[in-house]
Amino acid sequence: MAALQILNVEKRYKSLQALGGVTFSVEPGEFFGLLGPNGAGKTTLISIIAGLSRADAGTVSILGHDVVSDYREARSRLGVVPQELVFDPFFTVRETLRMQSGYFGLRKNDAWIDEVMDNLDLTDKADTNMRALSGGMKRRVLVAQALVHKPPVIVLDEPTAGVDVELRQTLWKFISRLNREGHTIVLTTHYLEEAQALCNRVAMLKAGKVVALDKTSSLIRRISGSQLVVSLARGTLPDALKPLVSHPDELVSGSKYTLRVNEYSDVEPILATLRQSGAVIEDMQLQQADLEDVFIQIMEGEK
Ligand SMILES: Nc1ncnc2c1ncn2[C@@H]1O[C@H](COP(=O)(O)OP(=O)(O)OP(=O)(O)O)[C@@H](O)[C@H]1O
Repeated sequence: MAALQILNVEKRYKSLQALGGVTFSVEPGEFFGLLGPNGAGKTTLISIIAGLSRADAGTVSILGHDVVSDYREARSRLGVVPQELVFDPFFTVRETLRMQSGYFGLRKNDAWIDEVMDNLDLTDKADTNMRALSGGMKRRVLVAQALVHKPPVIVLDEPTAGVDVELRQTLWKFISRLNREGHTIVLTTHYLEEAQALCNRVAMLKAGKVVALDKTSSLIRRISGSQLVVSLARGTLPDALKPLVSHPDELVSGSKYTLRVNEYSDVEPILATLRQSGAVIEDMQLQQADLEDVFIQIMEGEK
């Protein structure tokens, strides 16, 4: 049974189609990335998964429980870390986490609450009022809140937006541990390096539609091949090579070009063309394309 199944989900805000028939499923134990530019519909989809918003059509289920008709069962299996920080300022961190446990009918939950606080470096702040915490600390509490009931499926909506390196590392260490222990993780992030390092599979959303759905490694291999990055000390890129440029703004901005190559044998003719044009190479490296290159290609609709 899928940890998360999304079937033909549609959502419209007046004339705007925010989700135009989204379908994918996430298997138990996966670390799954939901990627897309601003406005692609990621948060809308997460609100529907969390039962905070209703789809106009389609269904979502968590471990076989429909998020509308079987809301309580679905919700008890799900932990959501939302993007926005909303708290009751009068409670301490520990009180906030105890109350959240209460929502799920858990009374003697202090051992797990202590463990979660410890893993998120929150122990020192256990008795501090929420209003006295910094933004980064509040974000840690938001993560802790989503985990108090040890949900098998954990959804994180841009948990590292604007947070410092230390929190990112703390968070990923803990989330990766939970994933190793069998929890399913669904992550949205704009940090594609982070997604590439953590997610074994990703879906890319564009204007409310899934435009790519595959293993991270297959996407990188299938779409981009390798890249030859050349910096020119003299001359400009000959016209014959311009179709190979991966990032169109490089044609405007300068002397460094990222050229797509499918095979190593493509490199030789590129160098010959450059030599014949009189260009002088200052620096050159062959690199594997990364998820960001794939993302740019897909979002520009080049494929
Ligand atoms: N309550 C709402 N009323 C009207 N339009 C909305 C509402 N919520 C979202 N939208 C619109 O729906 C589209 C999808 O928004 P959504 O927040 O789901 O995107 P997102 O992929 O999460 O973007 P971001 O990366 O910026 O968080 C956007 O065009 C947004 O303006």
